[in-house]
Amino acid sequence: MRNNPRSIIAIVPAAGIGSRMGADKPKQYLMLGHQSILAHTLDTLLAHPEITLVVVALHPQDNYFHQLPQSQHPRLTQVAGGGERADSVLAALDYAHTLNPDAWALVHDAARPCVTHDDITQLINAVDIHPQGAILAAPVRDTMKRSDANSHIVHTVDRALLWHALTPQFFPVSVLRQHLSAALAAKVSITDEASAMEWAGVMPGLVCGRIDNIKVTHPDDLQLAALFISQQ
Ligand SMILES: Nc1ccn([C@@H]2O[C@H](COP(=O)(O)OP(=O)(O)OP(=O)(O)O)[C@@H](O)[C@H]2O)c(=O)n1
Ligand SMILES: C[C@](O)(CO)[C@H](O)COP(=O)(O)O
Repeated sequence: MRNNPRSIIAIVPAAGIGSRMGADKPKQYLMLGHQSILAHTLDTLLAHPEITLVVVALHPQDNYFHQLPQSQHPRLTQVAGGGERADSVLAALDYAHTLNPDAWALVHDAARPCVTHDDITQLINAVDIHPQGAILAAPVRDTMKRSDANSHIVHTVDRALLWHALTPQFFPVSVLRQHLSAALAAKVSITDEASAMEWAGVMPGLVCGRIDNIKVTHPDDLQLAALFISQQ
């Protein structure tokens, strides 16, 4: 039987500055075809039938978001993000918790505009077999090497059990909020939501997602993301 979450709140960390992109504005506001990266991401989440609300975490000095048509959407709320991605996610979780502590959080990077509804649905449905939560991920395809500090190969790592962590990542709001805030208080490095759950002893599920759900990180990624979006 489907363990159907009562309410699903999408949380979108969008408070980064895009230092690796090196553009004249934060990368989430760069154009991909007719609209910005963030606008694509928000449209996909807002149009998903199981997502009730989208909470977007913005840089406190953000001067771009109010220009997006999506900023006026009745099912979208903004909160101030923090210094690291995890701080931004926690700020949005705090807000979501005041609305509905029993909701589930679907945390998705603003910078992954190519995510599809099929992948989101697949992740939500995975709660049936992963009741503590799960993430989209992609199995490593290439031969993997471990190096020393001088870029010499030390050995070949078995790729069979290695995955790339993607987003969305799907967890109960109250549990994720508790583990994320405890991990941050303990000064643990948290690069995704699953890291906080793992730190607390939970073993989240891995759901095989599409490899075109890329994170736009470097300038080259823009063309690739534009191509993927044009093909969807
Ligand atoms: N303090 C931060 C840092 C990042 N993010 C968001 O987290 C996602 C993934 O982060 P990343 O790709 O690293 O984005 P940036 O931090 O903007 O990029 P860079 O690390 O190159 O500066 C992005 O949607 C970004 O906006 C955030 O909400 N708050
Ligand atoms: C959450 C994440 O997108 C998973 O791949 C990623 O960890 C966040 O960004 P970063 O490039 O690792 O800083």
